[in-house]
Amino acid sequence: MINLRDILYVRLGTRDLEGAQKFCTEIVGLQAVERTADRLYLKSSASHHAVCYFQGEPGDHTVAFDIKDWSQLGAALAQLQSAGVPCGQGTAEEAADRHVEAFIWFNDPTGNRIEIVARPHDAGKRYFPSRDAGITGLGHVGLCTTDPARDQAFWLQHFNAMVSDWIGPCPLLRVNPRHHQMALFASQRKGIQHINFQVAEIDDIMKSWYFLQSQDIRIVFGPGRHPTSGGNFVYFEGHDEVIFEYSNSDRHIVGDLENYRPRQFPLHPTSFCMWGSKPDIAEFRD
Ligand SMILES: O=C(O)c1cccc(O)c1O
Ligand SMILES: [Fe+2]
Repeated sequence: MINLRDILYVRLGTRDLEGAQKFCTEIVGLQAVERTADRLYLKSSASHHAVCYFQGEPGDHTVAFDIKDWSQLGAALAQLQSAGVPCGQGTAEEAADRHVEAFIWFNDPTGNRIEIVARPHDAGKRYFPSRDAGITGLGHVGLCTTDPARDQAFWLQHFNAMVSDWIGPCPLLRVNPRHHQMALFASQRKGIQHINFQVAEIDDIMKSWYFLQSQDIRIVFGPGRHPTSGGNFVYFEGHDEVIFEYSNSDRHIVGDLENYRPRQFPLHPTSFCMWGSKPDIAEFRD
């Protein structure tokens, strides 16, 4: 069993680092912390970065989690290797590029690249954005899966992942008390389906909704409220067509875990929004 602590960062390929920087700082409200010829690092909390864009293929996506006990990184690699999962150890150079002490990588059954990190670097500085979107940190990713049941079984077998709720066949998975750090959405492709940043309160959602409209940003869902996590949300289309979500889903699953049962919601718009907003997002349609 590999014990993960939380989602840590995402890595996204792009052919336009300049455009990514402009969108993420001026619209999303992330803080650019480092920029080289082929890298852009953006942060949303005290952690060194939440997003790294690299010069490469759009659609080349990685999601990283940090491991609870960093001394178990070698054991985690051994477990994945013996299970025949495509995996490997990151080099010192690759670890430096990620601002972590060490990491391993593997592919989930859909082919999504996942990294497991030991001792990620703290920035030593506060997050200080140029646009106040109310962001409190990276919340979760929606990850595409070509077979939700298969990939759910994979995550439950090898990791401390637990199902918080299902929408149709798609599980919302947690590795800590926060309702979910990852959601698997059925798709024909692999990659990140959306990137969620948590914001402090509903006012931040509504202020952003007006702001995004004033900037002619395409709103793809919301404002609304998820019956699953209880979060208020708004989704919009970003650089390279990657979807971003702001939400304030503060539901924690604590207490009598033995008797907790994930709730099954039908694959229907009302399961995504209890206010009646309809998603313009392929993976959220029934
Ligand atoms: O927060 C949620 O519960 C949620 C539900 C469906 C889809 C999402 O992206 C979510 O974040
Ligand atoms: Fe989400």
